[in-house]
Amino acid sequence: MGDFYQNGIITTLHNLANRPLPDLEAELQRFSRERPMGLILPSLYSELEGEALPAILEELKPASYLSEIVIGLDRADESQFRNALTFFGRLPQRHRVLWNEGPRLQALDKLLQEQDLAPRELGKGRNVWYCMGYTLASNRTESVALHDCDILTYERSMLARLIYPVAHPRFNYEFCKGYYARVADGKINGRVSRLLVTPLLRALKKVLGEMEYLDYMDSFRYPLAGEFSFRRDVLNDILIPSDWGLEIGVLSEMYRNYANNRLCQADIADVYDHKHQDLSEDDDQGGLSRMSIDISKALFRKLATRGVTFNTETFRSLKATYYRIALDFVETYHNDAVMNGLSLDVHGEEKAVELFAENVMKAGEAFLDRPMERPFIPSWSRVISAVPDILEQLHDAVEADHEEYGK
Ligand SMILES: O=C(O)[C@H](O)COP(=O)(O)O
Repeated sequence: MGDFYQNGIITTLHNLANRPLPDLEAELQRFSRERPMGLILPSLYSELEGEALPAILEELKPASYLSEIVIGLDRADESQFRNALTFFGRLPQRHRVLWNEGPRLQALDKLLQEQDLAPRELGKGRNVWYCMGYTLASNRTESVALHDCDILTYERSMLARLIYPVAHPRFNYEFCKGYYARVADGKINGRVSRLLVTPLLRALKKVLGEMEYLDYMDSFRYPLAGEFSFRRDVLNDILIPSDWGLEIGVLSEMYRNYANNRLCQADIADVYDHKHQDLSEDDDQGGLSRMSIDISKALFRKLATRGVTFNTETFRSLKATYYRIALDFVETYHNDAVMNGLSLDVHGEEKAVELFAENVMKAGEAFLDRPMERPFIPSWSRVISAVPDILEQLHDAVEADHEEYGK
């Protein structure tokens, strides 16, 4: 059990009593009459064959308060899509699988491309964006949660705690972000969150001076958590980055579009473990290295939209400031690990910090070289104004895919 500290400018909803799940779910069931609930699962076909997703589905089966589950399926050919329909067919809730690479959704994507409205890159951001569009099109839910499909320690209570703040009819939250401690197998994980995001935010405050936006970002206990929930109207206007800046981009958008008392974070799990990626030091194209570049760029771009000007000197001093702060954090986490009888590879952590420091600079240079790069997928309201029947088309395409391949 944790503390009850309110340490940021948004509300933190803690786990103070380990409330039994049946209690929580009975309430959700009642809430669902006023606010029907949905779940979005962005997935890769390979995850259907992994360890995490089959167990997630088993856990989800009894969640009868959910009216709809929308699954975005990436990297699947026709026979894999057929398998996916059978695989997800075990869910008792109404569900739809978006076959993103299928001919119908590809044709829709092409139509949007012709008007420069389609996502420019493949990836989770694009997948989530189409699932959000389908959720709007299907119009069955009022409160929607979203989580990753690689969670190895998934329990249904995570979903209940994640969706509760936006499902309670007397709560006014538009958005809730999940948090937890990423500790597994005797190790403290969450390298990018701990060693890049928090120290970079602190360094930005030092270099640029205090800004409420930076305090806001720093209020999130796990800024990179892929678990969030929102009210339906959020889906219309949100601008989603298509790269690894997704989580940072979503938080920034919520700050821009809503008052702080409409936003919260909730403690959703005691333990959390997922698939770990390599650092990929020699290759900026993948792993945590690419992630750190995308995230840093996302932060710089957001600051630019708040009137901050950057030049090479700013990035140099930011890199140096970040580096010192991040090294202090390595010591902090090391001591925290020792006191808890956990292990922390100090050399590995410092190597990560060195790589991230280089990448802060690279991200800065990339930002200065291409300040006008459009990293966002247009909002659904813009797409609807350009192609008024797009949601019907998306809805019909998904139905037709289910009809044709689900037999
Ligand atoms: O959340 C993070 O920091 C990244 O996803 C990396 O996480 P890991 O260190 O747990 O693999």
